Amino acid sequence: IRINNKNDPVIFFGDGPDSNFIYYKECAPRVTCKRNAIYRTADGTCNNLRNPLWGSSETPYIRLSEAAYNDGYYEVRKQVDGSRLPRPRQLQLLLFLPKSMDYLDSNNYHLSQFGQWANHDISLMPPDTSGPERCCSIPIYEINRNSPYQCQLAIEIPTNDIILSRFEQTCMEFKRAMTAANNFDCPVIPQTPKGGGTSRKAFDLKFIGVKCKIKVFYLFTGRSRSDWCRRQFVEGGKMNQATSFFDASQLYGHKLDTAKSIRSFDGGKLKTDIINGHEFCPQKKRQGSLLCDDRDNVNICFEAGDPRLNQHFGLTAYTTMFTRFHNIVTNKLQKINPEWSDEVLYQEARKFVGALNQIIVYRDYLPILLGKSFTKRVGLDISRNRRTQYDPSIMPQLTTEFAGGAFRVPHNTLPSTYDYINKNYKVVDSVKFYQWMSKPDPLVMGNNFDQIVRGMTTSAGRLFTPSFNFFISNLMFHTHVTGNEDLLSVDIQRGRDVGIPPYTIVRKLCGFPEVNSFEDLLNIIPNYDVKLLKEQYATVYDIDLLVGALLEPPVDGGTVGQTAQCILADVFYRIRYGDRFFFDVRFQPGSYSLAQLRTLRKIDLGHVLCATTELDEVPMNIFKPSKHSPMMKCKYKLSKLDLSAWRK
Ligand code: HEM
Ligand SMILES: [Ca+2]
Repeated sequence: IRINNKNDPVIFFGDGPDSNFIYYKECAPRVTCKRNAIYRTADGTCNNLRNPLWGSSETPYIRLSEAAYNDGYYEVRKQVDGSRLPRPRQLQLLLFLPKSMDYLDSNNYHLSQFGQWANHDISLMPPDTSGPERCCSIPIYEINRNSPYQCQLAIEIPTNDIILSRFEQTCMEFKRAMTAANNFDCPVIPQTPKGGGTSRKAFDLKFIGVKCKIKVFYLFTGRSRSDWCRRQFVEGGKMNQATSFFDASQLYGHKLDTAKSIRSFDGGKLKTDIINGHEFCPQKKRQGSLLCDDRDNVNICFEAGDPRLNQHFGLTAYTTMFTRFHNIVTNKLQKINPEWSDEVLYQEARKFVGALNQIIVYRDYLPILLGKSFTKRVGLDISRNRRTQYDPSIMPQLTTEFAGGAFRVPHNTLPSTYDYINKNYKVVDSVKFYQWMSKPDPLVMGNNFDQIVRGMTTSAGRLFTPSFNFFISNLMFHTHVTGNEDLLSVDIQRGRDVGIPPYTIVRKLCGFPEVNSFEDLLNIIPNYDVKLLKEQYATVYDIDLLVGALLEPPVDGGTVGQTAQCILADVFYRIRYGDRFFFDVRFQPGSYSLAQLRTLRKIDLGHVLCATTELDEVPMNIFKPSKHSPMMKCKYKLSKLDLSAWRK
């Protein structure tokens, strides 16, 4: 793997992008493209005209480095000395939970909420639900290699767990991630007969064996046959169900059938339900929804492009606001161009909302996440003078290191409580958000919606620390039948599930000085944490990526450490420069005019809040709480939302 830039690793060229070769060659659906289409397809196909599936939904995450598995392709890795890795919950209890105090950040709640919103646009790594409904119905000490494979990584809770032992909980739900083999009938990686068992190896050997006899495969890749064949074992990807472009597919759907199911087919609008006089996403039927139907007392459950929208009300509020915003844009466009059909209005508004999301990500969000000067240096900023140059050779897919590891670092900024703040800026109520997970009921009552959004806007968020908040660390999904979960334990376990290489390997890949002993870590991570790491891991080479990345101090002007910065920058680069429809790319069918770009660049998240809620002012710098930014009147902001540049 070659790194593009001497000091700032940004994009990795080399082996990573052509992994999953078999998937694209053998298993992926065939698509034909309209070369001069002016709008994106719903599922992201045909963005790259040479490789129409690149970046589309239901294609595998790529890897920057070989997967780290004990058997090379599936079993969780062991430590260098052959022992089991430390239990995720134990790492949480010893290294992170003692630091789970909340400190006030100089950013507001929108920084983290927009982060999750943006993540849901590009990444959906679903669990494999084809096995038992609840893995913890099997006693944790009886789970072994013969148990259903989906459940083999259920998380053990130590009996001396100071929090969860109070609930007499010894097991935390965890299902292995969906794979191409098991869920998409593609033998890229081992296939298991339903119900588990150990025959996966035999199947895989047969498949790979046949392929490896065909000369053209290894000649084509330019590697030695044995090397190529070995890599095919380990690189079978986990499926990304989202389109990896920033195209607002969390709002519109990652596939055409979802997209159609939430359109009203009238004036380009998305379907909505009016509840208590306000416009919300359409209500979903209870049965079959991803998150709402596991409890009894849920009255409200919405539907939108991405199935996770009901996870907690901050996210539901975002989906609601962008749905309302889409419909506002269609209204404006219809006034300007009364002759436009439903289809044109829908597509133009969708394109507009997608472009706006890209602008918010690259202009406003990334500088805070990765540091302002860094984003500029590596070409991730938005500049009036320099348009994005599309490069069809860049693979616009997320990496496993990103989705299974580095982009989970911002989970450390999730707030514990939400304030309801009224028009007079009085806190009228405050709730712990875990109490309302998968239950967006409070959003629709009285003035709650506006009060919650006002609270997210004016209050300070949670400061970056090497810990997740107490509630998400112990009581996530508290009210669900599945029992309490700990997001950090799940995240650490997920890294192992998807075969993320250890922290030291990823650091090396990023071009940082090699770490070969715990002493070498002392330059990077505080002494007391290094001491704890040494007590938990057999060698320095065993540390999980997320554990190391969380313990690193934030980079200059950013809110993640340097290893996360490196992995994140690579992906944000890929899905921008590898996106033919990126909003400011020139000379493509449907590229925006200069006047349209000028309008778009005047808009930020604040306009969306102003247009879709009853807030009458928002911070000038939308990611800052009112204490750190002057406020600006919505009346003024909305006057800038003038779409006359769209007049045909
Ligand atoms: C209150 C807010 C949030 C909650 C409750 C939450 C919860 C979760 C949960 C339960 C998962 C699935 C874990 C697994 O089974 O592997 C997940 C995945 C993930 N989260 Fe969050 N999260 C939140 C905010 C964020 C934010 C702010 C970011 C990043 C800026 C983020 C990034 C991710 C990523 C990258 C994944 C994995 C890949 C995927 O499926 O997209 N999340 N989160
Ligand atoms: Ca997308």
